[in-house]
Amino acid sequence: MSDTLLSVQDFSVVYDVDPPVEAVKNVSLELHRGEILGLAGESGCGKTTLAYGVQRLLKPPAVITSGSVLFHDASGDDIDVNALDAEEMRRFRWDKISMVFQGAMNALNPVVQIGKQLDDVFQVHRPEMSRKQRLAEVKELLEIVKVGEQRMRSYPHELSGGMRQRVMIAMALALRPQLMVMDEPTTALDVLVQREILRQISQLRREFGFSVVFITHDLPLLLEISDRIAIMKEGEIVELATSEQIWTDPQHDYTKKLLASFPRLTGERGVVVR
Ligand SMILES: Nc1ncnc2c1ncn2[C@@H]1O[C@H](COP(=O)(O)OP(=O)(O)OP(=O)(O)O)[C@@H](O)[C@H]1O
Repeated sequence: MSDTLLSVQDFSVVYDVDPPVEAVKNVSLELHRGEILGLAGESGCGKTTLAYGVQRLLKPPAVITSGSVLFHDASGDDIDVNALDAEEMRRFRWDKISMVFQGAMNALNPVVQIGKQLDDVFQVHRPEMSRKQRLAEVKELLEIVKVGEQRMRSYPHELSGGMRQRVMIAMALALRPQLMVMDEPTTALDVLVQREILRQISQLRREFGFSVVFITHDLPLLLEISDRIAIMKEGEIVELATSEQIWTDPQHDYTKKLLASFPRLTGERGVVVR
């Protein structure tokens, strides 16, 4: 099995408005299997467009103007993401990739118990599973994300924000994806809860071996959780290196500027959650 999970080559996205916005410009990168890759850069630099674009989740006026995306499946197959038709793409997204986005916890259905919402994921995507198997999986998932199976019959409003976000992570884990894309997944949570969830994500990927693309403008947080960090500026990746290198020996002026813009980085480095 190759060490690379995803190869992105010369990927560009333009928003076809007047005047056109070149949101992602000729980005190439390789995502390693099992790594957490942080995507950093200030608001509007193109992080979300890049992450959604490689999954072909963008809608008009977004246009992918160049590039290829290859997914090196655990089975050994190489999947050319651009060549998939709509149905194949839908299945690919559910089976191989999952997403946790900012405020995802508010996407839970307020009138359905959380155990049932998890159960629905299996019912739809794993119709061959028996009711008993589904129940066992739901309980296990709730344990894995430390919500606890006893909460299975809770409604979303009966849980804290942190717990609801964990339920969303359980949902993202359900089909055992090889890649999890997290777009500001903990931004709405207080710092302690955020740290606890990040620690868990880090442990889970070690246990299950999936890769994570973690998007945030919070560089200090990325330095703690990521194996490598890509720094984006105006649609381009200006630097991609290990967290250690970014922290101790940043090369690009923009990376230095970003690091300097976080005052808490001027002291000792925080507790590393990895
Ligand atoms: N639907 C759209 N139409 C036109 N321009 C857009 C659209 N969506 C995004 N853009 C522009 O594309 C650029 C990249 O936006 P994107 O949301 O990818 O950045 P980002 O780094 O994820 O920002 P944030 O951290 O604020 O989410 C920005 O200049 C933005 O204004």
